[in-house]
Amino acid sequence: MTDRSMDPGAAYGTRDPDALARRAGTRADPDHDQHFLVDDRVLDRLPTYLPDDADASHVLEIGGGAGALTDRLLALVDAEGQDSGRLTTVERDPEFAAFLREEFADAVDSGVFDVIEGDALDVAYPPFTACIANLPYGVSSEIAFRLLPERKPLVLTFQAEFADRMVASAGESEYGRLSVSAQHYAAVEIVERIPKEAFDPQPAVESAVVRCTPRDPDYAVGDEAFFLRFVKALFTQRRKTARNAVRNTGHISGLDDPDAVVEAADADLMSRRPGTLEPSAFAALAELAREHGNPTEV
Ligand SMILES: C[S@@+](CC[C@H](N)C(=O)[O-])C[C@H]1O[C@@H](n2cnc3c(N)ncnc32)[C@H](O)[C@@H]1O
Repeated sequence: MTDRSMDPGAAYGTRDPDALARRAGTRADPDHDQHFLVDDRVLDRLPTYLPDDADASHVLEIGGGAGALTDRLLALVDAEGQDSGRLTTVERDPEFAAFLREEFADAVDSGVFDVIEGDALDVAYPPFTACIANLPYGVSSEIAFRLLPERKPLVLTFQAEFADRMVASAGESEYGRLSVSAQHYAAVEIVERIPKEAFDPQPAVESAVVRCTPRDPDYAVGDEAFFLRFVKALFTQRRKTARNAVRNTGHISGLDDPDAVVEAADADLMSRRPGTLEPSAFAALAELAREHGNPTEV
């Protein structure tokens, strides 16, 4: 495992990340999800948010852009005197992809760094051990739900409002499908809030850094795809009781016989609203639904 106690940026410290961002950043286009982090303190902190026991031997970055975070991640995986790790950056913009290969040519030549040019929603990811990224917000949800099932440590920036929904607990107003689905795969926490001023060009909204530490849920789920579909279905009726939500959403969850599920379930549980049900309660209900509701593929 790579030693991460070193100063971020030390191994590649001859490069000034602000200067990098300025050099390539003149072409940054917010319409293409290009908001570069320019606050050194935030950039320095991002790699340190990996859980202490994380394996950083092959880090994945999504959206390298002008390379300010890439620089720090190379320092993380290629710590001087340590076993060398690897960094793979996915970048959709061909000009920035070429810029990254050129700027970090030594690391490319020594096999430490490679750039996958393409859409992070489509390309195959390498077998990464951790992912750290300042995500393109237009597709951050889709990317997060490509990454989370890999059950690897993740340190990702999101729009603050999205991050709040990821970490929300049952009963909170932000709690919903996103919270249950994300927390199914990982312990999810906001480790830092980032003001707009830390970016150039500035995004319209505040941001937050979310750490996802993989874990097995403390409940059993026999069919993960059905569980996630069932949660999605019930939250389409979040103002109804669970009883009515189950009855009304069989076409979404794929239940042929939702009434049988309602019959079999605990009456107190069914009188609660979906927004008050903990992930374990959703899981228990989903298992009951599989047993009694005759689920089919949708
Ligand atoms: C928010 S910027 C982050 C740039 C840099 N990592 C930083 O922190 O300053 C997002 C980057 O993702 C790239 N990008 C946007 N959509 C993408 C996609 N679908 N797949 C891969 N990269 C994408 C953009 O070109 C941009 O470089």
